[in-house]
Amino acid sequence: MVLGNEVYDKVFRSIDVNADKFVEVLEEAVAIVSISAEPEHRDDCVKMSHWAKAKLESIGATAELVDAGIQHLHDGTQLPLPPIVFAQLGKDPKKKTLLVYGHLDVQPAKKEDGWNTDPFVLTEIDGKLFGRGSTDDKGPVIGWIHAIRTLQENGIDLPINMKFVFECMEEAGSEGLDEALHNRKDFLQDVDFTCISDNYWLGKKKPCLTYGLRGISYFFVKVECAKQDLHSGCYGGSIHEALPDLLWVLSQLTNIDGTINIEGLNEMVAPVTDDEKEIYPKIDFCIKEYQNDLGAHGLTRKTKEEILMRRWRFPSLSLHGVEGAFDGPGSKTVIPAKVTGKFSIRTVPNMTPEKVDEVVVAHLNKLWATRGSPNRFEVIPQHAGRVWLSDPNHPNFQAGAKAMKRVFDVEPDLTREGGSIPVTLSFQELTGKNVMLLPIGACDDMAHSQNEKINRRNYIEGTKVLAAYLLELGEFQ
Ligand SMILES: C[C@H](N)C(=O)N[C@@H](Cc1c[nH]cn1)C(=O)O
Ligand SMILES: [Zn+2]
Ligand SMILES: [Zn+2]
Repeated sequence: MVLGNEVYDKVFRSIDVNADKFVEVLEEAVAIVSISAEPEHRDDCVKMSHWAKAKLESIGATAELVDAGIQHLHDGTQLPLPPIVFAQLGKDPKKKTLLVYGHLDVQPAKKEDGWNTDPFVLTEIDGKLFGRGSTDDKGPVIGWIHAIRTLQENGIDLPINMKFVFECMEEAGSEGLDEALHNRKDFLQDVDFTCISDNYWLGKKKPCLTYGLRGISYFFVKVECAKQDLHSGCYGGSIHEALPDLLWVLSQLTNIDGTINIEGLNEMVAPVTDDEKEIYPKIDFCIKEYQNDLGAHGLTRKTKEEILMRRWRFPSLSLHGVEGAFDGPGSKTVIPAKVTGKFSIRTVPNMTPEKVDEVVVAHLNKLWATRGSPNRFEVIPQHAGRVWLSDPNHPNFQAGAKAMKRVFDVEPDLTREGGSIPVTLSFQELTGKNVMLLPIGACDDMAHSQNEKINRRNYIEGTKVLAAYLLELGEFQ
């Protein structure tokens, strides 16, 4: 059924009228410290799953909390994973079914990391809503709820059935999710389209739709030199220290231009095709502005095409930190006994987690053998997420593009994303249907970083896009 413009206008007006209330709901969600990577916040993750279930029930969905199993931590402890929210709204056999996925967990954040405001108190400054999870991914998840509520409050029948999967472990590799989905194949059986709002626009003004994600393979490298930390004055010079060993290994994994120095890794990367090369020049992206916005001292490549390809379709390796090394203020004179380096590789077609683990472990062990250190050395693959590519010519993307045009009066760019959402390929494989990423946040939202925010405009106009997309999907019945 083709809906007139007046229906969309009514919905958009209603979202504007309720904007302050929508911000208050985001404030409530941000206040729940659902950091999935920190075991001490596991109860908050559970609380967040319950919170989302109640919100889904408030719009008439039937929701359940699905057990995700047990997490086995590296120190030997076991911890129940937070439950996954499965929900369903509408079961009309004449309608198509949309699956929406989002995550309720967040990255760690502390005020002393350099935040200007408390990360868990949503704070509005100059139209920016600062708070951990505001853009990644609590804002977009709540956007879906408000989009549906607005249609209901305006007496507009949802033209599709909806299913929801909201998890609380995405930022820690989506542990337990694939297994839960495999155990509940029936839940995904009748899904016709999937939409995920969990990434960001390429710029600050122009919206985009996203058809690709890099995968991720995360590693720990442990070096141990003694049974406990040592006084550097008493023992320095007499033993082989763990931290220089670790830094020596880590420093050799990449070149100055960001290419990866791991034997067998770059050979897995699919060659760039001529068709692909034609896509990049048309994309609206300015590398000068990109560099300025980041305050970066330089970029690894000179052209827009090369930089986009570095972000989207070549692998990258990032060092994240060293556990066990002294990192406080002041000058402590200690030799750390055990240090664990943490790094991840963003992967691209045709890299697979199994093959990446194999070549990384083999390369690091080979490198270590040339060091000549007597210390204990171990490489431990952690979680992995697979690469995903979709078909951007599918009607699902056409519905997304029409919705964005209605709200922003511009055709969205088609982009790939350098980040990872581990479950995306699983949804595509398990449903056999199209998956689309529909971001609402801007490129400068600083997800995972200090002062994460979502612009009030993106949050509210984004809610309109989600509502319009639901209506546009109804046209493909
Ligand atoms: C793109 C998405 N919003 C996101 O931030 N994903 C994370 C997923 C992840 C995997 N391991 C840890 N986090 C990311 O890309 O880092
Ligand atoms: Zn996310
Ligand atoms: Zn994230």
